[in-house]
Amino acid sequence: MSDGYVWFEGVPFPTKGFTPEVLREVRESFVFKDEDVLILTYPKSGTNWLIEIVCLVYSKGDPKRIQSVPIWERSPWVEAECGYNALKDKEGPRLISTHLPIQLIPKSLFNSKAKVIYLIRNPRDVLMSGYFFYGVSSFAEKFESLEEYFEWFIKGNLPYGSWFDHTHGWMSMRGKENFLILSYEELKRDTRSIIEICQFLGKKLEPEELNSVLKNSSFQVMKENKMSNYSLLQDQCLSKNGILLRKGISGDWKNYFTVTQAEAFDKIFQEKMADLPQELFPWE
Ligand SMILES: Nc1ncnc2c1ncn2[C@@H]1O[C@H](COP(=O)(O)OS(=O)(=O)O)[C@@H](OP(=O)(O)O)[C@H]1O
Repeated sequence: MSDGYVWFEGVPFPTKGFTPEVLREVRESFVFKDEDVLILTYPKSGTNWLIEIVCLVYSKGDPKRIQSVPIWERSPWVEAECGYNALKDKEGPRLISTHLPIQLIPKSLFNSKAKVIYLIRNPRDVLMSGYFFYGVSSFAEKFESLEEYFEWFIKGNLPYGSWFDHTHGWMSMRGKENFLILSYEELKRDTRSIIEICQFLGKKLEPEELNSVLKNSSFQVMKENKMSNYSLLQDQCLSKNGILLRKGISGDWKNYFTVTQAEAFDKIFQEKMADLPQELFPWE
């Protein structure tokens, strides 16, 4: 186990804002309500994009709230100390985010009807997104090169541990009525995923409202919205050049992986994920 993380039950967490005590309390004591909505992802999978979309679906495309309340307050991270404190006594339905692996999620989730939206992204793009993000963050262990970081990704020596374990764990929930699985790639491709989100949340939007959701959750609009682009937290968690909204595209990994890395990744992916249906991974 490396010193560059906070560890809880064998899973590494960022060194800022997380403690084993709070992580234990969250798992044992946080109570999900039936009317909560949980945004669930492995880091760098498009979490903030999904939060923005869900906020806009609830406001029927009206951007007032996304322009006035920071995204981390609209959907706090339950496992982070400040998120837990903000959420635990909050009245009414809550929008909640998490990157927790299934074994660390509050136990109450499994006895509630809270709606869970799980967003998956091609792990090769997750890897590259994390490479650029963690490389300039002040809360994750520093790596020397893409080669080293690639090894760490495969081993799970990164915040929240292994993508492969995380995905396996949560995919065991597929088919449950309150569990919607979406992919970053399909979300980029067309509007069908947004319609699925509306249906899942029981919200009916007019075409112009749907257009407004699309427009206001676009990469460009989010990048310019200081309530969504994390520029307000720049000093706390990123260096001068650190950005959350980097490129926002699918397949960027092809610009960075060597042929050897691409082949090695394919092999590992096939070995580790062979037991799951391939339609769960809708990227080429
Ligand atoms: N609106 C929109 N459209 C498309 N893509 C978007 C959007 N918003 C965020 N992103 C991209 O999501 C990546 C960051 O993922 P997360 O939000 O999960 O990051 S974090 O784990 O919460 O830090 C990161 O991906 P990369 O650009 O590949 O690094 C963001 O650019």
